[in-house]
Amino acid sequence: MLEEDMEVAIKVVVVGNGAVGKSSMIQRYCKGIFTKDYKKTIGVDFLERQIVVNDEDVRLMLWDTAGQEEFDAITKAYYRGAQACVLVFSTTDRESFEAISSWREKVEMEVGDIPTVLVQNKIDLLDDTVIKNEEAEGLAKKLKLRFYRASVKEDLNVNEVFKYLAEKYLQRLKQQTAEDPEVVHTSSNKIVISEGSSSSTPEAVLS
Ligand SMILES: Nc1nc2c(ncn2[C@@H]2O[C@H](COP(=O)(O)OP(=O)(O)OP(=O)(O)O)[C@@H](O)[C@H]2O)c(=O)[nH]1
Repeated sequence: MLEEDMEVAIKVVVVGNGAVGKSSMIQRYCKGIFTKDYKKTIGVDFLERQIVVNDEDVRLMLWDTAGQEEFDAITKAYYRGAQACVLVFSTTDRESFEAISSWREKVEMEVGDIPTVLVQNKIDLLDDTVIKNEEAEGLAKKLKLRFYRASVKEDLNVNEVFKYLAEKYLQRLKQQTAEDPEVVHTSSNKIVISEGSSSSTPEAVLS
């Protein structure tokens, strides 16, 4: 069991091609809003939300990375220390679907195997879909990932995505703690428990 006065902080990176809805997803989840405007993310951005999962306080720090290749060098540095990942593609953008495996590799290269989920966003636009259900499900199976269809616009399945990741992360953390109790204390940025810190700075993750 984790100590009662401790809070688990999880750094989550949200990745995928430009305009698939990464910023919108984070805004929806952390601020409860949706806007129609598209403002390209330059570099990275960061928001957080606190939730309770299995009676544990969990602070999710959501890192919004730019989907445009031109920012690759900057965004890669921000994958470091990530403890969970959301891979996003859009229902109306075939390229974003085809790019998923390479996004996963980019993240894996920096942080190895972390709890990851595959999300098909914009399912409110299903009439205009360019990806067959079987294809999306096939990809999830191939990559061995939990798959969610979501609409940030309609607020469908957004909470579920992050809840799943938090649960999965806690599960791994407990397993690792049981196997090696030292690991929590000697932790690098892979497993992090910060002691009730109210700091919202990114550095808190690396304490
Ligand atoms: N119809 C629909 N539109 C959405 C949905 N989610 C996001 N959008 C729209 O898609 C556009 C792009 O959304 P963003 O959140 O800016 O995309 P992004 O992935 O952060 O883009 P980059 O910053 O370039 O990487 C915006 O116009 C959003 O309003 C959704 O679920 N349904």
